[in-house]
Amino acid sequence: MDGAIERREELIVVASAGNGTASSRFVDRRLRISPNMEHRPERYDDLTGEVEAAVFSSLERHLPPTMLDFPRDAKFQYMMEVLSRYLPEGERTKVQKHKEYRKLIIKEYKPLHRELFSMNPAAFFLPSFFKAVSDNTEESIRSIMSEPSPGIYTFPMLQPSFCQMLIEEVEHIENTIRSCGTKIMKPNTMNKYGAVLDDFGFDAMLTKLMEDFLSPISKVYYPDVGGTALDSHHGFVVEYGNNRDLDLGFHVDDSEVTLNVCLGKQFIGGELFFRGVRCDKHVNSDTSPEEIFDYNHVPGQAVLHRGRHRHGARATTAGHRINLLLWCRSSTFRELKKYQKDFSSWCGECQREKIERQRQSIAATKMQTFLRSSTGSVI
Ligand SMILES: O=C(O)CCC(=O)C(=O)O
Ligand SMILES: [Fe+2]
Repeated sequence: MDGAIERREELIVVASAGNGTASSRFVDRRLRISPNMEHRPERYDDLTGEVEAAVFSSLERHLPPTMLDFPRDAKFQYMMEVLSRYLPEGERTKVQKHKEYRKLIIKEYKPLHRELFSMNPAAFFLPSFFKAVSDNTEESIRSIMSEPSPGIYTFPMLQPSFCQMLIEEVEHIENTIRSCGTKIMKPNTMNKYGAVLDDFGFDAMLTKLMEDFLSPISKVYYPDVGGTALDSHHGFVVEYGNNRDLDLGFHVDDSEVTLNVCLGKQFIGGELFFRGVRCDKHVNSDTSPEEIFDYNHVPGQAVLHRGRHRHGARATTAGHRINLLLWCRSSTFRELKKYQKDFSSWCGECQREKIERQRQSIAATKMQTFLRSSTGSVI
């Protein structure tokens, strides 16, 4: 069917780390050999990128004493500069390029709809969604959800006016970057068209979206993949149609929980196809018939699924489709996962193997019991 699965990774994101001016303010920029154990480092687990959050918290104790009380963004920026010297050449270039890109955005980009940048639930969300999440009970959340296939939830979410404004903002972003004679950075390694919203100042709004609106839902539906401990995100839009991407290959997301909402415009095609949840080891294993599910995008309607739920998007054969994606991650879940081998609570293949082991063990016990009763001897 869809060929080998590709694990998607977004381009390195240092977007939430400030504007890169911090380091020039320091006179003594040398790290200290001995850590200052009295200093309580900040938490960095909400920041996404190549380097683990714990590295920043440890390194912070080695900062020059004058820097210890600097704002977190300034410390992060400085540490990122230090660490980038140790990255392989390719990574260093990526970090540098991204820094320049961010500087350009800060200089040239003037938002069209400023009201999009701070969370305004009544203006962004449909009343049914807003109420269900504000009531914050399992019952209220379940009342607006459909589960057309196990682990995939769909629900009406966004106001048409919000979708329209966000589409206009994305067009404005594209025009701004184009007029600077440069290109928008790809939202991830597979989609070529769209933009990383976090790069354009949406970081705080999307953090609120995740914390206040998606976490309550993920706690109910995805506790097994870190849904109770989401702590960072990658937010972007993808675009399909003429002169853009047509379809999207079979893949898993670099997320624990993915929110995918269609913003519009008008289009034909673009259906999502799902093929069961898999851990790293089983990502290319066969699909069983009950795992096959296709979903038609509807503007304003959200789909929520585990990042490890294998999926892709069929060709958008006419019109223009724009979707908002929020890949939500949990650093705790990722850390714990390193020490685990069995993911039968969410991986379809681990589950199948476990059931098979149990079946064999029951069959062996039955055989022993039978032999014991028919021979009268202890085996
Ligand atoms: O085009 C779509 O709706 C799917 C996008 C997607 O799966 C992704 O960006 O991870
Ligand atoms: Fe995806």
